[in-house]
Amino acid sequence: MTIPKAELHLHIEGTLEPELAFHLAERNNITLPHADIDALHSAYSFTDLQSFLDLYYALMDVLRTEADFHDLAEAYLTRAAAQGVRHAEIFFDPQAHTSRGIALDTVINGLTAALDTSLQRHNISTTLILCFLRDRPATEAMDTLNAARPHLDRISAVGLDSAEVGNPPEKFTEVFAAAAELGLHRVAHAGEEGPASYIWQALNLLGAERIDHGIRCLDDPALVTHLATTRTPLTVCPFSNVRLRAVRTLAEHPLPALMEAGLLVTVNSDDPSYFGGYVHDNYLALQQHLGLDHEQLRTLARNSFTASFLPAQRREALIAEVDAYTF
Ligand code: HPA
Ligand SMILES: [Zn+2]
Repeated sequence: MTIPKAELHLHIEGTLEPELAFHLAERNNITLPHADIDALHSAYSFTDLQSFLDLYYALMDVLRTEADFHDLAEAYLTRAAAQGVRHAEIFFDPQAHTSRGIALDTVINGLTAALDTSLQRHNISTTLILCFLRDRPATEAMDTLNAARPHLDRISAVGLDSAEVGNPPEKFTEVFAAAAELGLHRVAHAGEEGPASYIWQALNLLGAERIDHGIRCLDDPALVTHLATTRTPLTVCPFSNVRLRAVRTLAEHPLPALMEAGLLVTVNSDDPSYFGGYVHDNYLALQQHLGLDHEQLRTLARNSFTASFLPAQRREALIAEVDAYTF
């Protein structure tokens, strides 16, 4: 059994494995531009965030029906259970689907059909985080939030993702304020490729309660101090950072520096199908390449529940399981 953990930075569309992509393409009578599974695998060589996003959005074309979104989420939950995940706060990108004519109801009904049985089938509690695409207009984000209103009982938070540089958080101040009014939590990708100033904006203008990635905070010592004293969590994704070349190698990953600075660091998989591993694979790689010991891994697992939006009772119960875990 692997150590219990929460996954807080996971794009459900980024769990689409090549095998499932081909299966869904066939089911929906779509011809993919890749000859076979191996050819698709070899397309998974990225130079930066945008080069990944191009393939990530293109491959989503195979997701058409409620059954497709159900099967996608069910496949993720099955893998996550084997990785020790006991709670998942799952990002989804409504605009990536509505912009190609897929109804929001189709997306949410399909995903929730899998999430509804997750606790019984996989022992994983779940919630959804609705992400706005930051490279699209702020007005479209507001329309997306309004369209999601009938589903807010299934959504715990809003997030902000897609191409970061040139799309600062300040663009989304109004829609995040509206989300706060609706009682939603707020998180945002910031400081993945973008500068530390974007992290300040996410905190001060969007009211972000967690920062997704956030590794560039190390460029600004005052920001590091602020994140540490406010116990603002970072959802760090080591495999993602290396594959998208934000960090050169795992051995050079700044995670130990972030932990030493007293930050509430969590480890996550981001888009595991594209980046070479699921969440526990990331933990194991930190052990292997950065020499993290068992107690450091336990701290990361504990942090994942501390940083979650779980109700206090389940959060505390899961933290007790982490503390009792024997490696
Ligand atoms: O790592 C990411 N960054 C920004 N947008 C994304 N959309 C999916 N994954 C990512
Ligand atoms: Zn991400």
